[in-house]
Amino acid sequence: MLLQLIKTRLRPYGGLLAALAVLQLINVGANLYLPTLNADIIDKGVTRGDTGYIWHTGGIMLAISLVQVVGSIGAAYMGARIAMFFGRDTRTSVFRAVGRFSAREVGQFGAPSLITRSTNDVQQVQLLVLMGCTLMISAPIMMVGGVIMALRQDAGLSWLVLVAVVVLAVAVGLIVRKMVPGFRLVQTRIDTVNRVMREHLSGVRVIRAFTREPYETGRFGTATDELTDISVRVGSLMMIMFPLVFMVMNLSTVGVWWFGAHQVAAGDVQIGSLSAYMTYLIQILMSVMMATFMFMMIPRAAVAAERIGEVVNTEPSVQAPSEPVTPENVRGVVELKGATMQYPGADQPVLRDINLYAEPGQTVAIIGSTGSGKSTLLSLIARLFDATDGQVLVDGVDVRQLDPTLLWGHIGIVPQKAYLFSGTVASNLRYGNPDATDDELWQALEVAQARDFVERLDGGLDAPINQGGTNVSGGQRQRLCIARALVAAPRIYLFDDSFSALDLATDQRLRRALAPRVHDATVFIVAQRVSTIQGADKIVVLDDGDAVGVGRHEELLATCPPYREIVESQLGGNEEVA
Ligand SMILES: Nc1ncnc2c1ncn2[C@@H]1O[C@H](COP(=O)(O)OP(=O)(O)OP(=O)(O)O)[C@@H](O)[C@H]1O
Repeated sequence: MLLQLIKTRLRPYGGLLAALAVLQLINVGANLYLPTLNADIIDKGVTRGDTGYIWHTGGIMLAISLVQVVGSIGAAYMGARIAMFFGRDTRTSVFRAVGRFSAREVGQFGAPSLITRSTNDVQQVQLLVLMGCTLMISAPIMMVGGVIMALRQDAGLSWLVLVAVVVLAVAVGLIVRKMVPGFRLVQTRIDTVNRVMREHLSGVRVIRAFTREPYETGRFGTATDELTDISVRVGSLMMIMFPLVFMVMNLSTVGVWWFGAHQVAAGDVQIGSLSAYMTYLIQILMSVMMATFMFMMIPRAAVAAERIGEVVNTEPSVQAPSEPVTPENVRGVVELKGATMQYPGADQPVLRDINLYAEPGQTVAIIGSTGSGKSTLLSLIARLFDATDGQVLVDGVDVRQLDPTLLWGHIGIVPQKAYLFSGTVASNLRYGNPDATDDELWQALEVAQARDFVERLDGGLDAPINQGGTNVSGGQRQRLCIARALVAAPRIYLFDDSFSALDLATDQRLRRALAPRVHDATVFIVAQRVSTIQGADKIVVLDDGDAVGVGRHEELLATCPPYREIVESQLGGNEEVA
C-alpha cells in the first residue's frame, strides 16, 4: 500500500525526481572521491615532502567540496518540494474521497479518525518521502561506492566491513519487526484522543451543566495515558537503534586501527590508504545508519498509508450511475414505491414498505414519534442513503439512475441539526446559489422571519458567522438555514423538523410567508407539532417505521387512531388551533 501510494502520488513529479537524482549523484560522487584525494595528499605529498602536489590536490579537493555543497543544497531543496507536493496531493485526495462519502461511510470511519487520517497519517508518509528523497538515492550509492572505494584502498580488511554491515542489518531488521504493531496502535490511539477531545469541545456546555468535568478529564487522561504508553514503548525500541549503530561503528573503527596498524608496521599498507579506508568505513556505516532512519519510519508510514488507502479506496455506498439519466427539466414529482430502509448492522428496517406520491404544489407532512423514521424518509428522497428495498423516484426516474449532483441541485434540505459554515450571513445564504443578489437574500430572510434579527446584527448580511453557527441562537440558526434553502430555489424542499426551535407565533408567520414562495415546488415537512402540519395536502403518520396513515388532517382524525392520539395529546382535542 505504502509503495503504491508513493508511486501514484509521485508520478507527476518525474522531472523533479530526475533532477533530484542528478544532484544526489553529484553530492555522493564528490563525497566518495574526497577521501581518496586526501590519501593521495598524505602518501604522495606529505610523506614525500612534495608541496606542489599538496597545493594542486588540495585545490582540486576545494573545488570538489564546492560542487558537493551545491549538489547537497540543491538536493535538499528538491526533496523538500517533492515531499510538500506529495503531502498536498495526498491530503486533497483524502478530502475528495471523504466528500464523495455518504453518511454511512462517514459514520463507519468516524469524523475524528477521518481528520487524523487526512492530517497526521498524511504527515507520516510525507516525512518518509522527505527522508526518501534525501537518503533513498544517496544511501545506497554511498554504501556501494564506499565499499568499492574501500576495497581499492585495502582489500585485506574488507571482512570487517562485511561483518559490521551484516550485524547492523540483522539487528535493525529485528527491531523494526517489533515496532510495526506498535505504530498501528499509536495511530488508533491518536484517533481516540481526537474523538474524546472533539466530544469534549462540542459538549462543553452539557459537561458543565451536569458537572461531569472530572469524569471527562478522567476519560481524556486515560486516552492520553494509553497513547503515551504505546508511544514510549515504540520510542524505546527506536532508541535502541542509535546506540547499536554507534557501537558497531566504534568497534569497527577500533578493528580497523588494530588490524591496520599491524599492516602499516609490516609495510603492506600506507598510512594515507589506511586513513582513507577508515573514512570509507565510516561513510558506509553512516549510510547504513541513514538507511536505519528510513527503516524506522517505514513501519509507521506503512500503517498510515494503509489507513489513507482505506479512505481513498472505499467505494461510497451511494454511487453515481455509470450512465446517468439527465432530464432537461426537473419538475419535482416524488414517489416512493415500497421503500424499505435498514441501516447496516441493524436488526430490522427503520422504514417498511412506504408508498407515497407528491407533486409540485403539494405539501406532504410527516409526523410520528421519536425514532419512527421521519428523517430517514427524507434522507431517502435526497439519496443520502439508498433504500434497501423498493424504489424512490423523482419525475418517474429511480434516484439511483439520476446524476446525484443533478438531484441534489434540485433539492433544498433544511436539516434537523441546523448547520452554518464559518463566513458571513451572506456567504451562508449563497451556499446553494452563489449568484443570488442581496435583494434575493433579504427576500428569503423575510420569508424565513429572519430579516429583523439580521438587520440588527452588526454588519447585516456581512455579519460574521462562526463555524457551525455557534454565535447565533438555535432558532436564528434554523431560520438562516431555511433562508439558505429558499435562496437556492429548488424544486423539492425537505424541512426536517425545521420549525421546532420557533415559538408558535413565529412558526405560524413563517408558514404563511412560505406558502406563496414554495407554491410550485414539492414540499416535505417533518414536524412534531400538529399545528405546523395540519394544513398539509397529505400527512404521513409513521409508527415505528410503518406508514399507519396517509391523508388530510380531517380524514386522519376520523380514520387513524395513532394520529388522533397525537392530536389529542397536543391540542387537547381542539384540532382547529393555528
Ligand atoms: N445512521 C444511522 N445508523 C443506524 N441507525 C440509525 C441511523 N440514523 C438513524 N438510525 C435509527 O433509525 C431510526 C429512525 O431514525 P430517524 O432519525 O429517521 O427518526 P426520526 O423519526 O426522524 O426521529 P426524531 O423525531 O427523533 O428526529 C432510529 O431508531 C435511529 O436509531
